[in-house]
Amino acid sequence: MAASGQALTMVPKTVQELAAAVREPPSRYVRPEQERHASLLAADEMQEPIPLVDLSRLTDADEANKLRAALQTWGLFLATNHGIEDSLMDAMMSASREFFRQPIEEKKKCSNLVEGKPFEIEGYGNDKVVSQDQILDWQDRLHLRVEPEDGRNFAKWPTHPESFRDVLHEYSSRTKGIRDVILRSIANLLELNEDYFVNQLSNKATGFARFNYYPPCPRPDLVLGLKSHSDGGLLTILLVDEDVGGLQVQRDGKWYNVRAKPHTLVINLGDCMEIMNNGIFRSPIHRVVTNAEKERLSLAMSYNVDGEMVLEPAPGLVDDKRPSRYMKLKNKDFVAGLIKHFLQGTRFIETLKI
Ligand SMILES: O=C(O)CCC(=O)C(=O)O
Ligand SMILES: [Fe+2]
Repeated sequence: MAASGQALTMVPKTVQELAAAVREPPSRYVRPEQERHASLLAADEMQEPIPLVDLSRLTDADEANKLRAALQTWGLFLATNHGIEDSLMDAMMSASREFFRQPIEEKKKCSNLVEGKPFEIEGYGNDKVVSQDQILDWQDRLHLRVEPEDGRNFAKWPTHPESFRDVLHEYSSRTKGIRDVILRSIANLLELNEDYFVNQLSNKATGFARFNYYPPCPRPDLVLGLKSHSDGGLLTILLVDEDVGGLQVQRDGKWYNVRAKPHTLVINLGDCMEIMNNGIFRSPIHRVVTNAEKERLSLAMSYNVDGEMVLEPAPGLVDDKRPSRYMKLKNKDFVAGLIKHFLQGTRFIETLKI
């Protein structure tokens, strides 16, 4: 009895239910004093905007240089002319919104937490709770594997709205194409064989769609929608809410708001890419602040190599002057370490630096 009682207290409600019920966020959501010292909401004034890169012109030296500058300064950029029609982006956003607007009971049909079964990485819910002092994020999410296609677990894919599966299938086939365009440009910038990164992707390479839903929060000064982190994989292609901001990126210890223009994508590098390019382009630290009045939605498509692959810098980027800056390890061990650290609010990649 005691054990199951304890297990229950480890399992939070959805944040959507909490947001409807409380005026003050429970203490498990409140960030520590030292993190709130400089208000969570106060962002620094940007000297220059985050670059907008035209993906259809990356073979032009000017545009490629803009991409290089963006990766060197921010690790992140906005992408336009990416080839996804506005109508498909809008359809993806409205299908996500419709999913989250359903009653909790409907959404729980896709739950990542089925009674009596271990926590699953895929499905609807929140992070796994591993300790009572873990600080929780003000968000619910739906996390689905989209790549490899034969690894999709349709038991977790919503059936409402009816269009959801087809729209996600179409949207993810397009973001996969964008992944490859960007990987080739980065390889060119680093003077590697253009296909170097694309060739690291076996038919088991993974892609996940993470639909983030941030309910309004009564105390945005105390709580984060998504804690400070860097993404684990090669790169992330992010579609953000047009109406509600919240994403912030860190540069030289300061936080800056990332505002995307309508129908642009926000693209950022992940830790595996940082390792594979030997630290020349870093994966940016970012977080999401909450909003007192409005809900917010985003969709992060994150792409990675397969679990058995050994992560190490490209041989062309290692020499006597620039030896490897990271310890070698298998991607599946990296992912395990990343999740453990993420839940505690730390970064695994920091422990791998030589
Ligand atoms: O909601 C956002 O804008 C960012 C989401 C994010 O960083 C993530 O899902 O890893
Ligand atoms: Fe992220």
